Amino acid sequence: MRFAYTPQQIRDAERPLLEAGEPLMARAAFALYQHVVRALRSRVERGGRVVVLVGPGNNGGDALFAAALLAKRPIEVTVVLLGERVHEVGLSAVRSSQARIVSCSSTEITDDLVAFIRSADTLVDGLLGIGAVGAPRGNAGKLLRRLALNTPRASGAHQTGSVARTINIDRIDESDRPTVIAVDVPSGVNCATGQVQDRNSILAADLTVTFGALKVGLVAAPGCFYAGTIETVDIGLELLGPTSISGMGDGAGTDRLVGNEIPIRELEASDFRSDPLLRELVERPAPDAHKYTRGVAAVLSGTARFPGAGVLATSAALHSGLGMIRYLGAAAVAERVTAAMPEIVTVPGRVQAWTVGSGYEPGDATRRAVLEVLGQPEAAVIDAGAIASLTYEDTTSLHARHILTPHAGELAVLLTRLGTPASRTDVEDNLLSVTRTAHELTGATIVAKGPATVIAGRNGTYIQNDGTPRLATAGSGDVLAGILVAAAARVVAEVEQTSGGDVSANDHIDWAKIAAAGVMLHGLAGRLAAGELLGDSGSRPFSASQVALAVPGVHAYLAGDR
Ligand SMILES: NC(=O)C1=CN([C@@H]2O[C@H](COP(=O)(O)OP(=O)(O)OC[C@H]3O[C@@H](n4cnc5c(N)ncnc54)[C@H](OP(=O)(O)O)[C@@H]3O)[C@@H](O)[C@H]2O)[C@@H](O)CC1
Ligand SMILES: [K+]
Repeated sequence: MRFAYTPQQIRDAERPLLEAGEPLMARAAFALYQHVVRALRSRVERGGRVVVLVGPGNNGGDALFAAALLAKRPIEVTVVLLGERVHEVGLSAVRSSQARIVSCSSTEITDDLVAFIRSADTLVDGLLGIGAVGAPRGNAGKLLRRLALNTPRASGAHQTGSVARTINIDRIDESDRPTVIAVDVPSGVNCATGQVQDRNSILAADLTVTFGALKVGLVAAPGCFYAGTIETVDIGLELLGPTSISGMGDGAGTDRLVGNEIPIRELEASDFRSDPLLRELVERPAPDAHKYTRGVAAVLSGTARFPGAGVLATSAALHSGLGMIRYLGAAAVAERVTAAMPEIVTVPGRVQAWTVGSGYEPGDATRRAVLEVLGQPEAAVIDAGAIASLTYEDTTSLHARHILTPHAGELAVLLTRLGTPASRTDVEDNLLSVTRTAHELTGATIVAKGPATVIAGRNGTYIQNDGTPRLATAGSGDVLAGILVAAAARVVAEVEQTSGGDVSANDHIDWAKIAAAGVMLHGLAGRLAAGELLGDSGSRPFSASQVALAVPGVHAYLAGDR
């Protein structure tokens, strides 16, 4: 599990250490210096030119102390001062070194200066850190727009996810731009939300060296796409003081608080080995397992018009290792489903989780189907048309065991129906906060699909960024619904055994964590199907059907018996 914090949480953790005289900035600067040297040496064998951009605050201070260290080596270091103020002690350190200082606070930013900065081997971005408010202004903003180094690196490949990427900074073509290293965060990213106010005044990093802990802006979209590879440096902050959160359900005792807020979380591959419930999702069944202890899911998806949604959701659930999958949707779809997968059962019976809505169009018939599912005590995944069919009154029957999987447009419609009008763009620009709002207004677990999916539930918020842009393909959402319903059924089956069949135990499960696990399985299945997860074979296109087929490989990968 990785945790990401807001600037306020970081400041609260820094304060006692700073008051005790701990040299936090010196630690940060030394680690930054080491990373800059490493990046420079992966590009040029000796010498090399480093340009360090320095803003008005402590982020600039980090950069200045690192510049002074760099200038002790046979490296050409130029420090460019862009703020109205400068960290004075850091500047004195640079003044007593070999580094060259260019002050831009009052002069225009010339073409020559822009060309000089762009021609560096390594460019260090110490303009703005966790103290930034809004898009970079003044000379910093002007320079960033002129530099135009604002395209996310590695052709949009997400590099911030919880599983190591196959693309790394040594393999990026460096011919036409410097290697950009962000100090703490890329300047232009809102550290608390991941928002990027002006995509023209941002410096896209190859590497972000972040201090103390991850910042929310480094894991939430779109900020995460500008961070490149993230290195977290331990400067001694104690952010994870153990705190038990009463009434928070499964695993609550190990949750940790900062102040009164739970940090944003991101599941990692290792959680599927260390967390007992997540381990159940991917491990070999127990020797005495039978169909019902492994979980039974029911799929209500696909219509005569969109039969594929039913086939894909069912296939994804089937390949997730349950005891049984019941397809209980339209008869015309059932025929196709059983033709493709003879294991599927088409008669009603005992079920531990439902999915409804993939491929359904909003309307009365869909609403009847979703209300029937919501009337059951089991868990349910509510997808696509089923979300859009819910009226305001219907949402009062939602619980944490109901996992809603809207994309931005569907979330905008849901929020508007709940009395908080939002457009698709509002949702895309504020995904983190609007997803939490949707959870608070409904009580349901909300999986807001996007390049970095936000999962908001009763026990907190997760962001998962494990996939590949190639998952933006027709049918991908249907596969996710199938993976999620399988995860839900598996967990309900497990909890049934430990609670002696008490269905109210379902309400104590940390559903946000289970949904985040499903989202992660889906992301990794996409990566596996694309050839981006294992080895180094390069990235290739795939269909949604192949993502469903890749799920067993991801189970093996996560269970650790590759
Ligand atoms: N405390 C420590 O010892 C440690 C701190 N650490 C480091 O410090 C960083 C945080 O430093 P920080 O708090 O000084 O904030 P920082 O991001 O440098 O900028 C604030 C300045 O920017 C200005 N400004 C704001 N918005 C702006 C905009 N849009 N466009 C232009 N200017 C803008 C703002 O001006 P103001 O609005 O106040 O006039 C103010 O002058 C942190 O990220 C980490 O790198 C680590 O070394 C660990 C130890
Ligand atoms: K920065």
